[in-house]
Amino acid sequence: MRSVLRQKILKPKDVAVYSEGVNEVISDLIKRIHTLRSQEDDGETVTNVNNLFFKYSMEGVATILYECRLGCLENNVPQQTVEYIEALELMFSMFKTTMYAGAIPKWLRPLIPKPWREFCRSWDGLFKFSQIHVDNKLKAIQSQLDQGEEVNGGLLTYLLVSKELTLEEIYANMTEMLLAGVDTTSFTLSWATYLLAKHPEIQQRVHEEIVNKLGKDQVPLAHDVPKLPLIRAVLKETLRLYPVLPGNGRVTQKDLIVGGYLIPKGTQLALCHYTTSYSEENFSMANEFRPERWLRKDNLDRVDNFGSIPFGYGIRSCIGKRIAELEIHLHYKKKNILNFEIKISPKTKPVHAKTHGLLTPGNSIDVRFSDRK
Ligand code: HEM
Repeated sequence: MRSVLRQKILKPKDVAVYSEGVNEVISDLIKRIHTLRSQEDDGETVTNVNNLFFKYSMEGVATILYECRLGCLENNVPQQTVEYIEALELMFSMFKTTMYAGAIPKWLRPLIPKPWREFCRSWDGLFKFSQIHVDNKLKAIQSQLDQGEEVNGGLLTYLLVSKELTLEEIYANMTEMLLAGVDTTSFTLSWATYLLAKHPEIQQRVHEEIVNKLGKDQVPLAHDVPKLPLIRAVLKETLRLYPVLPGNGRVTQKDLIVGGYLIPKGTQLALCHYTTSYSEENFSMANEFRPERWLRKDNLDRVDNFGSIPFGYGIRSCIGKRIAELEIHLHYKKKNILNFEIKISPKTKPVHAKTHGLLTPGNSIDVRFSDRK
């Protein structure tokens, strides 16, 4: 099932076709920043920037997955979308508290019914959300076909027309991708914003890279990304310091010998890439935010690529990696978020990471978006 999806979104060029849609969402993000900061006394601050990035990520991923806009970033969010966002936020928070319910043995469920009931309710809500959008697309395709029109579109259109997956499988995969694609991207954007605000000299260099490498007023597209190595390095370094999924796991499929130890087939292994990300063996000056280490200038900047694997590795690695990269890379381009000078608001206390499944900012990140001179 995964292979059908992978072949459509595995490589940067596969997702490049979504650049224009993502750029429209970025324009709305910028408008939203203008609106939010104008409501503050200093005319610059956006409080709890993660709320904003949550809506951006949700709108971005919906544009790609469902090929439609939800209106998350509008001043007056459509009522139906408000309900979706509330339902989704509730689902996400309930999912976090009930994610262990799956481990409750069947015989115990009638005795302690609440966790299992809420677990099912949260998933039902998520499925319903996806189902509405998949069904809408299906109806639109059907009406195009009825009128003898040619059907073109993105991922969902392809899945519905090609019939390589059943409708049930499409509902399930769209649900899972939406769940996996919103918080992960928004937390990463929040951390990256925090780090750039804390390191104005790096922010200035990223801005200069954009101004020097992209023509004036150019609308950035995915094929511009390779010209901007520092932006890619900022994302890698952000995910090294704050990997949204700080750990991962695998069950060995055969006997393995690692470092002289025998690990028998069927052993459950827990991998903590948060720890390897901070190991001096893998990264010199590991506690510091140094995006340039990924540009491989000299020995000091040597990196161990397996020391930081924020998207996982191998056959079950993150299927949405290229989508997340597109959403994050493009939002830094000229005429986008770095049209502002990003500064930490005095209201923001030092932000430490906390984990409840995902690695999240421990308190609100309030950011000042000043006009760049
Ligand atoms: C910065 C953003 C993101 C990060 C850091 C991230 C990280 C991860 C990680 C670590 C895994 C587990 C990989 C493994 O076990 O090897 C994963 C799986 C997954 N991710 Fe992401 N992810 C991000 C964004 C997204 C987006 C935008 C989507 C969808 C549009 C997505 C969809 C998925 C799915 C469906 C899986 C399960 C893959 C499978 O089991 O085959 N992710 N992600």
